[in-house]
Amino acid sequence: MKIFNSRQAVHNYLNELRASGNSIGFVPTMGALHAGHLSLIKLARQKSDVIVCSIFVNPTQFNDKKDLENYPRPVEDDIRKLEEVKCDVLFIPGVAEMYNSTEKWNIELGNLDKILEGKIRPGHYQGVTQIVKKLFDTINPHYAFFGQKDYQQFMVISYMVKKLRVKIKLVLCPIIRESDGLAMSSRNIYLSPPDRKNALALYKALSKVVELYKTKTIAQIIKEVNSFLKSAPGIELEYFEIFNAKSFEAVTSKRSASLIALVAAKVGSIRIIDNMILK
Ligand SMILES: Nc1ncnc2c1ncn2[C@@H]1O[C@H](COP(=O)(O)OP(=O)(O)OP(=O)(O)O)[C@@H](O)[C@H]1O
Ligand SMILES: CC(C)(CO)[C@@H](O)C(=O)[O-]
Ligand code: BAL
Repeated sequence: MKIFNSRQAVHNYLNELRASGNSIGFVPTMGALHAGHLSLIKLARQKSDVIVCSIFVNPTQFNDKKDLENYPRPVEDDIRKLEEVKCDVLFIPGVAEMYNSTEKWNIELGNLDKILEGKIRPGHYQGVTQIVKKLFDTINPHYAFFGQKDYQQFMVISYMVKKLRVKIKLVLCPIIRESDGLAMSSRNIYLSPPDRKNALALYKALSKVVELYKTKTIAQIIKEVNSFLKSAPGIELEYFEIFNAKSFEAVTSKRSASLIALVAAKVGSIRIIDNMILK
């Protein structure tokens, strides 16, 4: 695997590969890699000749300074994991390589950065789009792979790509879970053993939605699952919603063509999110 810290160097290297007919697949991450990230790399392999992963803990998307400071950075382990799945290129820049102190970013994102994650983490999606645009410009891939676990992020990036007419095909990849159902996440390592058990309530709630969906109305499902989550031990519920998965607006009936249930909660001091596509 080739490792680059410089934007210009990785850009030039990939441009040459692109010019000689290779397709480029890109997997942006913040590191602390787990099987969820590695599944993205494997899917990228199926679609592209050259796989590029980036690791960058992007300061502008953290609304909570402590969260940024505590974010895990096991770089040696990450490199080993990427070698194992035969990633071709790792781009791992420092903060000064990606940002200068004077730049500004403000992109209109419709309602997407005002609801759910956007509401709870003010500025988060401005930071995400700011860095993803820079990474896209640097890597210039044919495909970019994102996890369904961050479904709203996928919607936001899709919105930006359309708006700025970026010619990259975005691929949404399934959520990889632990054997008991908890969605894998880099922050899971910070869950204490009792919190790790309590965190399972999110997956249980989403499984309950799938079950209830067979016989109940949307209003009934929302009521029952909300009360399940509110009484789950050790969970501080932030939101539980059923949305149209395309328009990303709340639904009141099952008639929408596509539906997704989304949940976020604090478990101890750790925020976790999860979702399930219903149809
Ligand atoms: N369990 C998972 N299954 C599939 N993809 C995932 C999973 N977790 C994260 N991803 C995807 O990996 C990419 C990089 O995510 P990131 O580095 O933020 O990891 P994370 O585990 O989501 O960390 P965090 O704890 O910050 O939420 C994103 O596209 C994200 O959606
Ligand atoms: C897309 C991303 C790498 C941008 O920093 C990050 O938000 C993530 O890991 O999901
Ligand atoms: N996976 C989304 C990145 C974040 O939580 O900041």
